[in-house]
Order: sequence, then C-alpha cells, then structure tokens
Amino acid sequence: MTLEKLVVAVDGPSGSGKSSVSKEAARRLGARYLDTGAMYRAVTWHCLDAGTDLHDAGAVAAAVRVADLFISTDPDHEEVRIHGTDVTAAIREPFVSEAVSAVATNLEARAELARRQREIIDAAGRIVAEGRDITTVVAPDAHARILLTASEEARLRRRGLQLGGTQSAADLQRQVVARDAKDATVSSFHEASDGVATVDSSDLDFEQTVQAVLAAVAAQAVSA
Ligand SMILES: Nc1ncnc2c1ncn2[C@@H]1O[C@H](COP(=O)(O)OP(=O)(O)O)[C@@H](O)[C@H]1O
Ligand SMILES: Nc1ccn([C@H]2C[C@H](O)[C@@H](COP(=O)(O)OP(=O)(O)O)O2)c(=O)n1
Repeated sequence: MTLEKLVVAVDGPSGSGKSSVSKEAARRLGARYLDTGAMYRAVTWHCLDAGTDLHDAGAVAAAVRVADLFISTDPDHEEVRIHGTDVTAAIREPFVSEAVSAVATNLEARAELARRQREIIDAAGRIVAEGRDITTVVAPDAHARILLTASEEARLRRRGLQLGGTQSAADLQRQVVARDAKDATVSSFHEASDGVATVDSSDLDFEQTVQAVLAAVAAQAVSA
C-alpha cells in the first residue's frame, strides 16, 4: 500500500502547525516531506547575504532563477543548502522571517520556485508538501488537499513558545500577522478553495492535529 503514489498538499497561515504536523503526517504515511517555505527562506537568506536589494524585483527574480538550491525531503533529516552553504538553521532566524515576503510577493520568483516544487513532488512518489499555494497553484491535483488553520491567538502563542520566549509581542506580530497579511496579497491561504478540507487546530493538541490531518487524507485519497 505504501508503494502507491500519494501527493498531499497542505496550506495555512504562519504558526498553524503546517511544518511540524505535515512532517509527522509524512512519517506516518511513509512519504517524503517538502517544506516550500524553507525554499523562500533560503533565497531570502542568500539575497541578504549577497547584498541583493530586496526592493529590486528584477534582482530578486534573477537571484531565484540562478539559485543553486538543495532541500532535503527526508522527514527525519532537515537540510537546506544554497550555493553550497548550509542554511538549515539560519533560515529560521527572525531577520529572515521579517524579510521573506519580499521574495514571496515577487511573482517571477514564485513561478520559478513553484516550477522547482512541482519537479520535486513529481519525483517523490509519495510526499506531503506544505506552504501557502500548494493546494491551489503548485499541486491543485493532489490526492488530498488540506487547509490547516488556527486562531491568531493560538498561532502567536505557538510561535512565541517555539522561539523560546525571545521575541516581544510586537516582534511576533510582525513575524506572524503582518507577514501573513503581505503574503495573502499573492496567495489564498485563509479560506479553503473548492475541494480543500479545513482542519482547525486552535483547540487541538499536536497529536490530535496529526490525527485530524491523517483522517482528512484518508477521506480524500482512497490510495492512502
Ligand atoms: N496543534 C498544535 N498544538 C500545539 N502546538 C502546536 C500544534 N501544531 C503545531 N504546534 C507547535 O506550534 C509551533 C509552530 O508550528 P509550525 O509547524 O512551525 O507552524 P507553521 O509551519 O504553520 O508556521 C511549533 O512549535 C509546533 O510544535
Ligand atoms: N508555498 C509557499 C510557502 C511559503 N511562502 C512564503 C510565506 C512565508 O512568508 C515564507 C516562509 O514560509 P514558512 O512556511 O516558512 O513560514 P512559517 O513557518 O509558516 O511562518 O514564504 C509562500 O509564499 N508560498
């Protein structure tokens, strides 16, 4: 059964649990895992490192086109490299979270990253891919499509805990709510499109959320 092809697409706002829940769902489904947000983050890290002007849309698009980007799809091994530099940890830093919308709102950059994401998904066989436009643009024909949501309060609380209480309320607001508002100008991830199942994790703990996602996969994908 685990040999059958299975593509699961998960979208949702920042802090809804997309990455952690999708990764665990992938393990239990015997599937690969693709964190598309990490690709946007890696390109952003590189632009900052190389001194590329993030306000210059042409320069950002060019940087994405030539980006030598590697992302692991092993749910048990997180690794992201750009132009040979391991940025696995660096891309999670708040300075990247605060700058990443410049890449995410660049339509040429999006088209190029979506193209690469489709290649990775096609090559994987079984995969859970998560981001903001996976259910709608990157893999609208996925076997299962899920919008993972949570209240703003839950998302801010989770991100604060995840970052070890190092961020002020204003910092978190910028990194979660203000960023989502910018990202929502180019992707639709606050409401489920037709055929996409919604899982609201506001009142669910992590394990309950994983179970709800797996139930949604089983309901949509007969081959799961
Ligand atoms: N249902 C849940 N209940 C409580 N905490 C959760 C839940 N889902 C995820 N988390 C935690 O919230 C934090 C943010 O989750 P993450 O997967 O990084 O979200 P996203 O990828 O959507 O930004 C992580 O520390 C994660 O362990
Ligand atoms: N498919 C995707 C994935 C991420 N993005 C954007 C949205 C976010 O601002 C950044 C980083 O995404 P990421 O999923 O790592 O962000 P969070 O962990 O949810 O805060 O990239 C996107 O526009 N499309």
